[in-house]
Amino acid sequence: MAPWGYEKDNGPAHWHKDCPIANGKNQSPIDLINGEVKYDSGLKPLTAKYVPFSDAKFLNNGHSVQFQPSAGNGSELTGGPLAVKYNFEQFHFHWGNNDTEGSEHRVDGKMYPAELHFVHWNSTNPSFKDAVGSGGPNGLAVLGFFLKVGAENAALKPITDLIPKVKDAGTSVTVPSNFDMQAILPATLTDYYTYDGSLTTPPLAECVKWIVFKQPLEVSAAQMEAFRSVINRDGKPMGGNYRPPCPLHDRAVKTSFK
Ligand SMILES: NS(=O)(=O)c1cccc(F)c1F
Ligand SMILES: [Zn+2]
Repeated sequence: MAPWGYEKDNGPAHWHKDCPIANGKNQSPIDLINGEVKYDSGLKPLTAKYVPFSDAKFLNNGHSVQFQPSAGNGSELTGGPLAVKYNFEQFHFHWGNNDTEGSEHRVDGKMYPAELHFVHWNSTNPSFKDAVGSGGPNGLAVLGFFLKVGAENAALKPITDLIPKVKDAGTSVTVPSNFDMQAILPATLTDYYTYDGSLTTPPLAECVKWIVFKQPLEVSAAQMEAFRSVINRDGKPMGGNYRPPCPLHDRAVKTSFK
């Protein structure tokens, strides 16, 4: 099989051949159906403490554009449904070719134009890779933020301004050390959905505590167009790099809000 992607010949319907867990019972993303979620008053806000990275890259890996530090620097996530501290690993995006599609998670069937994932790994593991393979839903904690078109996102502008430099698959650029990742996050990380799931790309490991925020972030139309100019490994627009929703099976989706 050609390397996995999102085209007709290598897209989500093919992934099960290399990753049989694709048909597992804890797959992501899902459709977050408000009539079926359950409020949990024990779900407190998340706390993200992000320290500016001195040497991080912004890269086009052929299926997303990704902010990737060369090493950890003490940036971490705690609180909410998490029992321990999680180390920041990377953030990346999923988006569509028009404003009616692009997000991975959906809310009552509605897709947003894009979705931003902050990936963290359980610090009781020696590395990110070990956390992915650690078995069970506590290996990774991924924060999901929906993006909708509106005002320019000043915190994301240093990143979206770099997109033209990573237009082609396999290219990367150094991110200025004064990039303030913390500024991307809302001041308080309170209202979210949380459930046990998987990576949404191969290897699709069922190792993720998903935390998807109810309130979308805004980006400008120009910032959305920047994403839509990115090219994938086949020289086609990367837009559409989202997996459709997977069956919930007997999982519960909890909310920190009523
Ligand atoms: N789309 S995703 O957030 O599930 C994801 C994708 C690749 C590697 C990861 F660690 C990861 F979390
Ligand atoms: Zn993702």
